Amino acid sequence: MDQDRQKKNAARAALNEVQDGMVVGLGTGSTAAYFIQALSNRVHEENWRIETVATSKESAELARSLGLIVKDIDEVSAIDLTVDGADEVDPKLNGIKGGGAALLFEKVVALRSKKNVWLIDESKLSPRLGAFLLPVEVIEFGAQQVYRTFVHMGLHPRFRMQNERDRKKTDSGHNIIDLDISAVADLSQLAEQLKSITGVVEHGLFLGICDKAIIGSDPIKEIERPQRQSADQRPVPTA
Ligand SMILES: O=C(CO)[C@H](O)[C@H](O)COP(=O)(O)O
Repeated sequence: MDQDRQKKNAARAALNEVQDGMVVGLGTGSTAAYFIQALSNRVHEENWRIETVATSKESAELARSLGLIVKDIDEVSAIDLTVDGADEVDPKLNGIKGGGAALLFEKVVALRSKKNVWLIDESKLSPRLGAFLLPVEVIEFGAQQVYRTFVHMGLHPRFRMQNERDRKKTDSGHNIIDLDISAVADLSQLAEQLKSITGVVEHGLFLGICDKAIIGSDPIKEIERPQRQSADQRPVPTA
């Protein structure tokens, strides 16, 4: 089954996770867009009272255009469920995200969600993370210096480009540097190292965050984390 069909299948299956009255986090990307469409259909068919929180301007606009209520993250007291796509997922449900440059808001929303479900097609499953380049969001000021640090770390950095001349800008106005982490043995250590570099805002390693992956193959497959971490057990910065 082609990738797009699998994305749509997974998006439909994710509706089983949603209940009337929930606050739902909306991911970013083509798969998340299929979910937003499916959710809007269900909300209108069933007359549900659902509020959503979006992880990008793009997803907020899509959701609003489809008649969903989109709140600012600081307007809600809790996020019951977030449904998002991913770029690469290992058997323990660790993943790489940020192919759509929305990793910062995606991680902020995910870490504040009671449950995180990722929708993927089979091609995104990988025995070990690193086939996909790791997106890292950096502030524009001194971005070239941070780039040099990544060169010294042997991570073969490259700036994500919007076009031939301009660097890609995230919704927060930051740059993205994509890193080759295929030779990195300890990803938790790398995650810590990246966070310790001044100028780095966030990275696309989502370790221990996803609770369930829905793979849109025929038949649909689901991988669940055996022990779910509740939102307040996750490694979030203290308020
Ligand atoms: O992390 C993301 C955006 O920052 C996306 O979830 C990821 O890139 C998957 O995208 P798609 O569903 O289009 O394959």
